[in-house]
Amino acid sequence: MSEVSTPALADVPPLPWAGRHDGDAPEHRRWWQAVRPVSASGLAEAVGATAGDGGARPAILIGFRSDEGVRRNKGRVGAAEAPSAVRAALGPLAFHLEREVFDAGDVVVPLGSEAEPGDLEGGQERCGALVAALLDAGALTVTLGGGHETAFASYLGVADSELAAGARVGVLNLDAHFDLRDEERASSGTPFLQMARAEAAEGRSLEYAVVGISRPNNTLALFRRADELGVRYLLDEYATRETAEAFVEDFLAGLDAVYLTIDLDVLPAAVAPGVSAPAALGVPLEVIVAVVRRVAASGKLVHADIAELNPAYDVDSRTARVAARLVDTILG
Ligand SMILES: N=CN[C@@H](CCC(=O)O)C(=O)O
Ligand SMILES: [Mn+2]
Ligand SMILES: [Mn+2]
Repeated sequence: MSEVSTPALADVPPLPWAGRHDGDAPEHRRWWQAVRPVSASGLAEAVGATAGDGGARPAILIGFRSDEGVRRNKGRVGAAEAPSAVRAALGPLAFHLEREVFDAGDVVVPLGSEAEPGDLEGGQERCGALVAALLDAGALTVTLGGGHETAFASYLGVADSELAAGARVGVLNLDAHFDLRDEERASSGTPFLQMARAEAAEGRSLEYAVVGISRPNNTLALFRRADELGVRYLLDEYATRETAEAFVEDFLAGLDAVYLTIDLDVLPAAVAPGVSAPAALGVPLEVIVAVVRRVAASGKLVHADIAELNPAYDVDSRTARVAARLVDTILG
């Protein structure tokens, strides 16, 4: 287990959590009482003390406050507010997990403009360095996005960590979109092509699978690129619990480790209205939960993220509640 290096710090330290208080005894415990906000200086020590003690790996939440990628992709911005919305939805939930959970705070990407783009790339590198350091310290890391540009930050972290060395690592995306756009600048629509190119530069090919692809929301050019890259995908209209679980099992069978990324627009718009691009059809939440549970139970999950929540378009925190439920499932 290595030390968390000094450069791997969040930009903003974690705030205290809040929620309903039924008492201080263990049977009353909710997320807000269980999560330990840890400032950068205490992170290495806190994770090191709980990792490797024979129990489940400690989990660390990292916020990635970014919608610069969404802006560049012509979407509706607001996802930078998502990490605090997910924490607010998680706080009151009953805590049944058998692992320690820490909050490391947020990496912040400034929102720019066409004339002066924000430094998304710098934020992705800072977040990636933080994820890599925490993975190497023995944690299960979960990044709360952010637009889906969060995924490239996650990739940088996983690819730079010790556990990627020599291992067959795959990326499982739950998403209505391939996000394989070929653009001059990185955005929320480009992360998986960026990953494919980074892997190719290392003489490897990206193991990438997507559950929930919407045919009308991806052009023929994107389907062709997916085919060229050997991407496996399951269309939203065929994603039942049975087909999705079989698809995921098959993908996991060829891997040593998996990074799971959830773009909330994979869900029906009624379930997840608070996203940049709501889905007309979407994959039922029950199916997504079943898939997440499978991945979590596989023992191969090394890192996860949840992206594209936009609180400005949410209805009664519906999407934030779904995101919170999925984080609970990932760690459960
Ligand atoms: N993050 C990706 N978003 C989708 C947006 C599609 C749309 O706006 O309709 C994409 O680029 O394909
Ligand atoms: Mn996406
Ligand atoms: Mn999407």
